[in-house]
Amino acid sequence: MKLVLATKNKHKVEEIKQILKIYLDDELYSRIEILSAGDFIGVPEIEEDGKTYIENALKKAKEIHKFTGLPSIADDSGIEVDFLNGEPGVYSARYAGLRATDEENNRKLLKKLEGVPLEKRTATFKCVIAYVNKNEEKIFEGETKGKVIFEPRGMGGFGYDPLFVPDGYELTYAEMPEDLKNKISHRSKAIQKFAEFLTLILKTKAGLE
Ligand SMILES: O=c1nc[nH]c2c1ncn2[C@H]1C[C@H](O)[C@@H](COP(=O)(O)OP(=O)(O)OP(=O)(O)O)O1
Ligand SMILES: [Mg+2]
Repeated sequence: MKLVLATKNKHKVEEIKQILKIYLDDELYSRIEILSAGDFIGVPEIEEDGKTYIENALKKAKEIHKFTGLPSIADDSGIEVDFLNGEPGVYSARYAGLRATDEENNRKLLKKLEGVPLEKRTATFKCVIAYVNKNEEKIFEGETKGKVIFEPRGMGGFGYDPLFVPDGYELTYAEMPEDLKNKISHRSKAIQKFAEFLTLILKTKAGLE
């Protein structure tokens, strides 16, 4: 079975592959060929104009499924900061502007939280995975709670990783070994549910064409 990851984000591609390896048994994992949108020439630009992660994830998965004809999954995710009433949320990728870098987004978030003490810096990372194949559409969700610290720490990961310390840990997502982030992250929880669904499909049908 081929599966296309409908994302332009190479970090997500790596994480999703690693996480699928955790939750699928070896035999099933070896039966799927994981492709990403970047493996295809002429993939359409997709405007993420939805108001929710679900709308955006479904839009990305549907367009890539339409383009490739293959079962596709998309990830739409973001960080919601309680003190900022859920900002940046679905707008996380373009918080500091349409083509903002991770550093610019992190700087803007820190600025908005200037002077706010640690106990009020609670936040939730959310991830929605949408699966689309033919007439089938499925949504899987995951979230991880934690806090936004005062200065970036760590070199790993991407996005807001250097600012986020998940509850129960001292390290930021960016300081953790990859396999630890991939066990506890919002993305891990959503992909775990997708992996359970995929296991069912792969066990009931011999595979998807
Ligand atoms: O584990 C994570 N660690 C750190 N930051 C993260 C994470 N997960 C999502 N984020 C942030 C990055 C970006 O600011 C936004 C996702 O935006 P989102 O549109 O879903 O992804 P994207 O534009 O990078 O790639 P694409 O839309 O092609 O899948 O949330
Ligand atoms: Mg995006």
